[in-house]
Amino acid sequence: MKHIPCALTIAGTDPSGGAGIQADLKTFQELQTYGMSVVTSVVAQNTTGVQDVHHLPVEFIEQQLESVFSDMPVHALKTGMIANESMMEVIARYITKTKKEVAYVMDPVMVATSGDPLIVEEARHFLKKELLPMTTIVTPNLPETEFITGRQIESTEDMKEAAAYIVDELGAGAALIKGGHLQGKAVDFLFDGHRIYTFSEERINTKNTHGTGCTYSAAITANLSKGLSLYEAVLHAKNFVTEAIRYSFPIGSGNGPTNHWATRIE
Ligand SMILES: Nc1ncnc2c1ncn2[C@@H]1O[C@H](COP(=O)(O)OP(=O)(O)OP(=O)(O)O)[C@@H](O)[C@H]1O
Ligand SMILES: Cc1ncc(COP(=O)(O)O)c(N)n1
Repeated sequence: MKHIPCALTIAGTDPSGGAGIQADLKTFQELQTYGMSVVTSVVAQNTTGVQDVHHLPVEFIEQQLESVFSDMPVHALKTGMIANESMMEVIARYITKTKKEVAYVMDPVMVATSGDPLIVEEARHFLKKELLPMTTIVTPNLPETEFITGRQIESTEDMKEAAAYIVDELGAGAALIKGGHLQGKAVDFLFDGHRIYTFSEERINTKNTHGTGCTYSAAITANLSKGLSLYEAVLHAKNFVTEAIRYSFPIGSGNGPTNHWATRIE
């Protein structure tokens, strides 16, 4: 049988379809990857923000992980919103079992575009100490980079230094620092332990960026599940997310969602 790339997302949900598990599965499908999902929290949210959150019991998250890993091939996985430490502990156990043979992409989700917090304060430390060293690549935006490094990030030089620090000092496999929150070009820096790569695109003038971080990390995961190198996986994912922002939907009254080929009107 032909090799079918299989990708798993472990994250929270977005019933309005722009971020979280929903964005991840749409992205996996767009990139011809078989998508699977383990839900951590059910989030009542839309383009305007987060209205409510229901965290699933840790035992039930564990049961979902067991259902997937006991029966399905997983070629790459990503984590998004993991609200608390006990959820992180059980997820860490399953990732450890993969013995670094499965690419692990961490989107260190902390706060939604709307400003609503998505994980409890103490869990951020667990994420940094325990989960970060297990990653193939971590994809923080600027506020997340500031928390992870404890440094202020105000320039592209700061971003490059942060990427090196996250790999060399904190033990991540690679770090992709996203510059969506800077002014000027939309520039991201990847450090893979050897060298810095720059991914730069024109900034698109839109407020519809709900779910861009989720879409980007899901695209990297899909590309890694297909066996692409880290550099190629990020390069193609950057292109994918840029186009998804270019054709983003002006729907909802807040920050609208990104858009993909299947729903694009030229
Ligand atoms: N207006 C824009 N035009 C083009 N690219 C953008 C724009 N905004 C963000 N990007 C790019 O989108 C990707 C996501 O970056 P960003 O820093 O916004 O992540 P994030 O904050 O995790 O996303 P989110 O908005 O989902 O929270 C990066 O490649 C970034 O450079
Ligand atoms: C379940 C979930 N995960 C992640 C995000 C972050 O996405 P964004 O920052 O684009 O709102 C979100 N809003 N919801």
